[in-house]
Amino acid sequence: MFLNVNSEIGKLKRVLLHRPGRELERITPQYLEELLFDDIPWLKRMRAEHDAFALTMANRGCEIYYYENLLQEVLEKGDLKEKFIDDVLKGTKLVNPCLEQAIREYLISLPPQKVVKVAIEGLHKEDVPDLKWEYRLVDYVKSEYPFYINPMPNLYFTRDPGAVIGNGLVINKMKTPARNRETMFLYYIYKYHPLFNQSNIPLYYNYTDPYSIEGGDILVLNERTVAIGCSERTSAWGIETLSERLFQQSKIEKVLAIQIPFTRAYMHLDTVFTMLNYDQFTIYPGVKNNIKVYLLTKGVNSPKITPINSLEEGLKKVLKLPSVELIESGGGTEITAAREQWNDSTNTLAIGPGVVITYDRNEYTNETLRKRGIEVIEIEGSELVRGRGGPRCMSMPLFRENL
Ligand SMILES: NC(=O)NCCC[C@H](N)C(=O)O
Repeated sequence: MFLNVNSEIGKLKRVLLHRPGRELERITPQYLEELLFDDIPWLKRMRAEHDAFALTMANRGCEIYYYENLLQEVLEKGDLKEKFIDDVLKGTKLVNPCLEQAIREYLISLPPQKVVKVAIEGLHKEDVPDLKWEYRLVDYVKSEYPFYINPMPNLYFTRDPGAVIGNGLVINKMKTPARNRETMFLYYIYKYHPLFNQSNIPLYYNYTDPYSIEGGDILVLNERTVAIGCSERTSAWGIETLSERLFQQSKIEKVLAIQIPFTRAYMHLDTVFTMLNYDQFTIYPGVKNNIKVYLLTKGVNSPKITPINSLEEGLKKVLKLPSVELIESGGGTEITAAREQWNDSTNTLAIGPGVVITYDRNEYTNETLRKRGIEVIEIEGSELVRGRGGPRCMSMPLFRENL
């Protein structure tokens, strides 16, 4: 089996990453919001930080896969380059078909490796100053927009476009257009890369589905249970649709829907809540009293929905534990907790039971976790954090050892 994820905390053996590239250098203050960024990272240091993150996992016995390499391998084999180019172009804002055709021809002239680079880094008008096409009114009116193809600065948050549940895959429908191409990439890898397409992997959700759902909201609690955040990004219908399919097609019997406030600072469940150990979790105290929990189980025509009194009660129930420990991030002060949450203190990545990777900047939270017996491996993230995501957001586990 190439994919196997039956928990949040089993020893991490395979992970999908993306090493930040030139796409990050294409963010300018004007387009921050559209590209879902709050600041502009310094790429050189960001890459060094990301390499150190990858090395931390590799040193603990985890194989690292990169989006860019897998996609290149897909395009190098088979006859997929033109189809891929068409799919990239479908998601752009190009409205003049003559311009689209000129760009299509330009991309077709490139080797597969370069096509993948352009698909990730975007196509800036300055990249192709000699491009010629028949100008229409729209080209004059929209002339100030700098990109023919937008860059994908969020690709290094590999958690969000997909999730492995058991031996199957979920390819998400992203909430915003800024991240749609990421899921298309994952679909190509799933459908055409030999590591994926030779083992009959079930696909429980696809990016062509209508309701948004993002991977930062999906937590595999155990072999039979998934927690899904209902958030700014993940819709109630998305949760219900995925739950129904999981009940029918996988070993999953319970979905714990966890509703968090719909705001930018906590765009996904994993920005405020992650699993650390068999019975230990970390939570941002600022949302603790603002969470609603529902248990979804198999129903007659649609999932049965049971409201649950508290997160703690829900976790105990689905994990069949007498007690669970919810460790508050931020070391006990409101201001520290809020500051560190903004810098992803709660976005821990477990690489084994009770062993997590976190950013070193979140000193109070890290200290608290250590006091509760967690092994905390710190990485630097001064540049990585500027995209609003931490170690969990930056990783898509493909294979974890079963507990
Ligand atoms: N799981 C996560 O919380 N991912 C972080 C995504 C950050 C990215 N800039 C976004 O807004 O989508």
